[in-house]
Amino acid sequence: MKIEFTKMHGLGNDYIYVNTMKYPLTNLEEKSIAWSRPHTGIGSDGLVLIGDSDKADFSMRIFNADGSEAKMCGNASRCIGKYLYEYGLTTKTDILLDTLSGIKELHLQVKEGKVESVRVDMGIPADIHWVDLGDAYPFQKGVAVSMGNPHLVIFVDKMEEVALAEVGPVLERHPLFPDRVNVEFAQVLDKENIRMRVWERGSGITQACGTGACATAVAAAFSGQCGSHATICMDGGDLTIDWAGEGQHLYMIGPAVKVFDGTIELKE
Ligand SMILES: N[C@@H](CCC[C@H](N)C(=O)O)C(=O)O
Repeated sequence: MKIEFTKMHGLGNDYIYVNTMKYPLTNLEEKSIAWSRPHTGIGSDGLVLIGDSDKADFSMRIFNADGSEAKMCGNASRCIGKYLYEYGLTTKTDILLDTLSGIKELHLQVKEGKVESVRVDMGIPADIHWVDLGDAYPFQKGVAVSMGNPHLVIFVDKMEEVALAEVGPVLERHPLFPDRVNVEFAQVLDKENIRMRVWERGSGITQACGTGACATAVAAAFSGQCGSHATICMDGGDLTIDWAGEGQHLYMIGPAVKVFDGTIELKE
């Protein structure tokens, strides 16, 4: 059987998207691992499933490249908005998306039939607190933030001094985070601009992380370094974040891009 998929990216954070209303899939962990591999698979940061929902307009499930399932993905939520609209699954520009971390509201900005950017109500950031990582670790302090999935934001003075590929996997498995954690290194450039690089749980270094950008803006505001509006500058590009403070909803705005459509043969 042949499965149709679409490769999409949000600022270089690339996933394989499958409409499971048309192609119900099984063995999802296995598929995410095999299809994400760059040389022998399609190559991606993971697999995203678009489905129906009895609580919202549509649903999203996200699997990292190591097969682990996450509860939320910021970049994929924007890409799903584009997919749904441009493949004619909806004519709505306000879409409710059911995720494992609750229902998120997408607002599509459409120009000449194409979705140019998507604003996502990412819900209320939770569990924001300083963490002491301990002397045995290359960085001693960070801010933990839940955006539905777990994040650890570490502020640094010079991004170029962070050996991300070395410290990322060590911090991802810090004992304070039994479910592992996404690790963001953040350099505050000024009150509204933050440079950020990410080591994603289950996928490693990626070009951008939507929930990671949200967590970074939250950690910067929480620690008094930024205000309610921030641009997060990642390797793959910029995301705009608006957050009025604790207990408030956070909004993320950014692009979504289709790379190509393809088919893959199922061997099971
Ligand atoms: N790239 C994503 C987050 C994907 C899931 C993450 N690696 C996790 O395991 O929590 C984003 O754009 O938010």
